Amino acid sequence: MLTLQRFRKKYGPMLVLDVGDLEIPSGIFWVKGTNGSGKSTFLKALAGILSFEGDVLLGGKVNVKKNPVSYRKVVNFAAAEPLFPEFLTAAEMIRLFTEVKGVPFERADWYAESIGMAPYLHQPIGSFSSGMVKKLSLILAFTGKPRLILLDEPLITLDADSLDVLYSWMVKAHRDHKVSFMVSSHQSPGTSFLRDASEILVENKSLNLKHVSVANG
Ligand SMILES: Nc1ncnc2c1ncn2[C@@H]1O[C@H](COP(=O)(O)OP(=O)(O)OP(=O)(O)O)[C@@H](O)[C@H]1O
Repeated sequence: MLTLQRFRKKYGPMLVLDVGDLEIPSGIFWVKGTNGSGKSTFLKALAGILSFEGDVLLGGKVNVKKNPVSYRKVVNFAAAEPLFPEFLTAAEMIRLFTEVKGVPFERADWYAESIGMAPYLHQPIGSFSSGMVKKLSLILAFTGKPRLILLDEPLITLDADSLDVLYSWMVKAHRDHKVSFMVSSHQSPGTSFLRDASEILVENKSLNLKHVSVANG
């Protein structure tokens, strides 16, 4: 699904990731690692919003640097601490996003209804609680026709019911549309929905891929 070539990331002189060449197959990946290991850096680089050395290709063809528009149409990202213009309503933000991506708005309505955001769609984002901002970022991440969804710490600030909704969206998108996921979190999913999840451990500036079996319940 993703090909990393000579992938390295430095902040000034500080080398944070030195991955080299790596093939990451399709699937659902839990991105793990200690504080400061580079999980957010990795996801932001894959999202095309952070510069890095080397190349990243989706499906062996679409290069984040050489084909940025095509790449971003199919790779969606939700930040750990999303920031949106406070004066826009959630509906206006979704409209902006769908117009830029060239995808229909209607599907976003379904996601909003599903996660309990429908009553707030026409309120300004500045009036939202942190959980509501998080839900908006997740709705945007699932909107369109993504092939890869990158979720940075999606579990924080979500209540238990919303977590189950998010897990069900992931399972459905993966099953019905073969969408792959990379999800950074310090928690394990704790659900049998995601028993096929694998793990990417960010450690010693490198990435270690392994399959994990998720406990039932
Ligand atoms: N904008 C930046 N400028 C300089 N250094 C940065 C910047 N962003 C991150 N870093 C550094 O890069 C390293 C990796 O940070 P990153 O945020 O990717 O870690 P993380 O694994 O997501 O951490 P956490 O689990 O605490 O969220 C850390 O040493 C951090 O201090």
